[in-house]
Amino acid sequence: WSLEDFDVGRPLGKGKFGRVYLAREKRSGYIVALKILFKSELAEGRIEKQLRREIEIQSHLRHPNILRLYGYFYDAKRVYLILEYAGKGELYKQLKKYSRFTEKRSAKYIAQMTGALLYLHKKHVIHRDIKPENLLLGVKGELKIGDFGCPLKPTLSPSRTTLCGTLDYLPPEMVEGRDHNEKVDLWALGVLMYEFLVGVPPFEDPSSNRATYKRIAQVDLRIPEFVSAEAADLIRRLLRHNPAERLPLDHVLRHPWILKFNS
Ligand SMILES: CC(C)CCNC(=O)Cn1cc(-c2ccc3c(-c4nc5ccccc5[nH]4)n[nH]c3c2)cn1
Repeated sequence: WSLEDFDVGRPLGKGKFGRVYLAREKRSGYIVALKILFKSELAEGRIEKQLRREIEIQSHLRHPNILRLYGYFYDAKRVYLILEYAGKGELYKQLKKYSRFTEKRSAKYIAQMTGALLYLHKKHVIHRDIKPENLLLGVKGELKIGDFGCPLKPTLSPSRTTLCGTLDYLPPEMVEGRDHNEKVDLWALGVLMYEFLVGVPPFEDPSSNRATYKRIAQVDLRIPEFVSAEAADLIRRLLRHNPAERLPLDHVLRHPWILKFNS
């Protein structure tokens, strides 16, 4: 592939590094999202080898709820990623617009997210960076994990959003700098579910990061009255301090709250 193969259209948004454009492959007319990264940026971020690894992982993934990476190419100054175009854009913009989702809509998204995580875990890929900002919506409104994994271990840098993963989605074991495994994605699924239903993440403490860390480590969870008992039950089964006690993904798919809206 080369840039000449594409008609490049409007910017779609800014990814972590680089910008994404609507583009059409000239021969087929196929619409894609073309992400353009500057090698200079990558070099200073020392992430070119992470990028290569992410590209390696993502190019082998095929799942309806994981955004496809169709291919990539580069020229003297830039790297180009040919990504699937998600027809309904960024999920977090919907969340901001509606401030919170209905239980029906949340249950559909959580079921789709669970399916994608089951697929990833079977391939021994830990996502590590689940949050609304990384989720896109396909043309039929289906959820698509848009960003890939978190190449670097989330450094607990003081800023709200570490280089990888926002603070809000970190599980206790990561906040406490202990070892972690794929069960970090179960915790993040619980945080995501809470944020869909309530509109804000469960342990957010606008006063300081330290306060947020504390709330995470103590699992200081308060679920508002308007959240149904079944939904609250699933949230509590995922947001467990002990990773081994978190509800496994196949059990999430069989939870009454999920079955109620995904029959
Ligand atoms: C392989 C590895 C390096 C990671 C690959 N993933 C990324 O680079 C993460 N990423 C995905 C995007 C992205 C952003 C927006 C879109 C869109 C999209 N569709 C839209 C519809 C309406 C309004 C905005 C839209 N953005 N489709 N596909 C996208 C893909 C940006 N960064």
